[in-house]
Amino acid sequence: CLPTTPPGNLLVFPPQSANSIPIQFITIPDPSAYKVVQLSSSPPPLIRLNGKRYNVLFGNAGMGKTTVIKKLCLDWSRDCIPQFDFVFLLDGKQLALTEPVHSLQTLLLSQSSFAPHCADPEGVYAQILAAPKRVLIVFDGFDELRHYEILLQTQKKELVASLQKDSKAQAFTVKQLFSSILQRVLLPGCTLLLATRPRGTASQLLRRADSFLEVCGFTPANVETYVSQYFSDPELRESALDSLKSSSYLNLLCWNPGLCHLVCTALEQCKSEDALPRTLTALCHKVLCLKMEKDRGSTESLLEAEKINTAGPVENTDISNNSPGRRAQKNNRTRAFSLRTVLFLHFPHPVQCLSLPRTVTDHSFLQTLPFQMGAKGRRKPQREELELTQRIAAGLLFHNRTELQSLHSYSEAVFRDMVASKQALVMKHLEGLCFGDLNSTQILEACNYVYEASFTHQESGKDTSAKMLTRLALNLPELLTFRGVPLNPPDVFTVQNALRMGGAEGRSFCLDLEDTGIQICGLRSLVALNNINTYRACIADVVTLWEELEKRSDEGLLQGAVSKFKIHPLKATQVCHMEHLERLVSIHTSKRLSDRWGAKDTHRDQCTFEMLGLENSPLALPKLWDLLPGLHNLQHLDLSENCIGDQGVKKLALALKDLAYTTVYKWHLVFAPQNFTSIFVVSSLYSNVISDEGAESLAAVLPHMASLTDLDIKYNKMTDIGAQSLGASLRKCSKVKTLRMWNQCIPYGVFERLKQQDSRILWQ
Ligand SMILES: Nc1ncnc2c1ncn2[C@@H]1O[C@H](COP(=O)(O)OP(=O)(O)OP(=O)(O)O)[C@@H](O)[C@H]1O
Repeated sequence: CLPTTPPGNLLVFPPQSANSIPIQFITIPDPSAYKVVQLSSSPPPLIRLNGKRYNVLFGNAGMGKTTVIKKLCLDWSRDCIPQFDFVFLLDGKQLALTEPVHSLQTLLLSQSSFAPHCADPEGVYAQILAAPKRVLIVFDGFDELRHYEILLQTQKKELVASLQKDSKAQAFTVKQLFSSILQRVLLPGCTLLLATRPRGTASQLLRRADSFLEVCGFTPANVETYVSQYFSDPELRESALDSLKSSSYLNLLCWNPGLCHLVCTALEQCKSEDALPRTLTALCHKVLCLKMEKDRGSTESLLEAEKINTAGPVENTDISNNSPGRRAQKNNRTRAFSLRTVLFLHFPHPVQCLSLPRTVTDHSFLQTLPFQMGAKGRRKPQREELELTQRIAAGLLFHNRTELQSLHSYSEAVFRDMVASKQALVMKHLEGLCFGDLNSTQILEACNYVYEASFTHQESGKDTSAKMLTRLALNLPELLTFRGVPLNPPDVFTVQNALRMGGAEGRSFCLDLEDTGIQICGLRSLVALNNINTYRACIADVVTLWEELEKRSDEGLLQGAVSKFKIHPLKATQVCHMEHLERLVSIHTSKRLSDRWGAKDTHRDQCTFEMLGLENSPLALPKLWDLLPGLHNLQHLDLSENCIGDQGVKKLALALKDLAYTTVYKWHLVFAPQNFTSIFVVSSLYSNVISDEGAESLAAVLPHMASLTDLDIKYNKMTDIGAQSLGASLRKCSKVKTLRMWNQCIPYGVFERLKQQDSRILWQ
């Protein structure tokens, strides 16, 4: 039911190529954890759903989710995905059809996007019902994750019964049908692929999903290909590529394919390098003006839309005659215009900021400003459009006023005064901010907003934007953490901009870039700043960066990148972290790069390793036993809740024996109650013996661990035998200060006696 040619008019990559669109496969069900494994580069199909039944495809606006889906459909139509007989594409916008006149058959065969006329609907439908496992249903057009959540609410029993009884009855709403498919009431066993922007929360959906995919945007090479194909004229192509090279920020914006398209539109028209937009605001403004020029009739519509929006943006303004009916009418008119303007598709309200000054009080205006103060971390994530609107609002306030003339209907004097007063407010707001109270997302927002405002049209010698940047750079926290906040290439640029200014002001920083999904080139540019003292990042990326620098013989940068890297404390939360660690240990043990560890040598200082309650611990633990002897500077090892078991403890003891000559002096091993129960349940035939066996293995290795100071084996299942072995072994360990080993299976009297014999034995 889907087309055999790509519906988009410009698909950069040959559809046959397996790597045509970069996709990443997230290995854990947590979209906020961004460290990911690249999808294999094996032959098509592009997205290998690999028998997963509930797949979620993430990507911000314009990142190419729909394009990926089109590509998937194209692959399918070319028999590259033979596991499906049918692929149906359902669009979230169909939810606007609220009449109960649909059936599953009509939904799939008539409403599914691109569905051509089906000559034998009955026959096809019978085939679908007979083998739902061979059906792929793709949902697209859902702006936010949470919009799916509504569809996952429990349906009434009667509805479920009637849907199951006769799914051909044309008596259901699209919402009921969507819900039933998502809840597996209809077509149980079919494969689902749900595309969405990652905003909002949807815990139900995340719980159900068994695979997460993320469209990760264009690489620099992809951008070059796109731009080369966009400009068919060789001369224009060359000049466009040159222009991009000279304009770093514009080039980095192209990471988002949607923005890449806008950049090409702007490049097409820019006659000189000076005229190139240097911020997102300037890019959007440029494209908007080009659109307006092309479609002069729209100018009036724009002004009309702007006047409509003079009512505010609008939630926090109280405008009379703002009844729901009137508001709907306004919104429809605005949307009608917006839909004709590509810019508005991605950034729905940029022009509203021009209306802000007149109609909105200073207080309301300040509330629309980014990086609001509030309890740390408690601010809800904003909708992407709102965030972009705010960023562009900040940019427009500091934009060249003359250029903005075509976008507003105020007199020059009125407009100048309004802009000046709002600029002053923004400045005051920034000066009043307590940066220590901002969370990582807000700090990133601040960097982005200040950058947007940084090309101020200077008036009477005042350079407000330079002041803003200095103010930001002076107040950034010294330990700057972006952990868990996605850092895309343009973000990295604005952060770098602020850090560089910090350097000029004599400041230096420690960066935490873990779980940010930062690209290697971004990592390189931040690490290259000479006012970075230490940095943390995904170990695999760091090692890749080192290897890249080594290959390029970039000695200076390599030295810095190696010596500034900090791994302490080392936490493994996914199995892949063990693989990353393996790469690092191999560099370490083979003494590659050892001459670059440098004086600071932070990662050769003390190291804490934590692996707490890892779900796939049976996969990770064997790797850890192999790696432990290589962690020469290990000081604190916490392996709580990993179901190690007696066999695991034996291997651990062997690994520790190898480590014995190193400087390990604090070893913290905790088996939590859950572990305890599971070991007990699993080993009910030989229960205590297993745990005592493990304790014996530990007792045997303890005296070898000359620098061990603390051992914690609470909540284990050993009995008095295991406890006594450990107690006896403890006498040979002069350095050990505490041994915590209480658990229910050690008789109270035995434990008390052991405690009296050696005061280092503790209950808790
Ligand atoms: N791999 C690609 N090759 C060429 N163009 C692409 C590619 N990916 C995306 N684009 C272009 O980028 C623009 C945005 O892509 P698309 O509509 O697929 O994004 P999206 O993630 O679905 O956005 P939204 O969330 O706004 O619906 C389109 O013009 C599309 O043609």
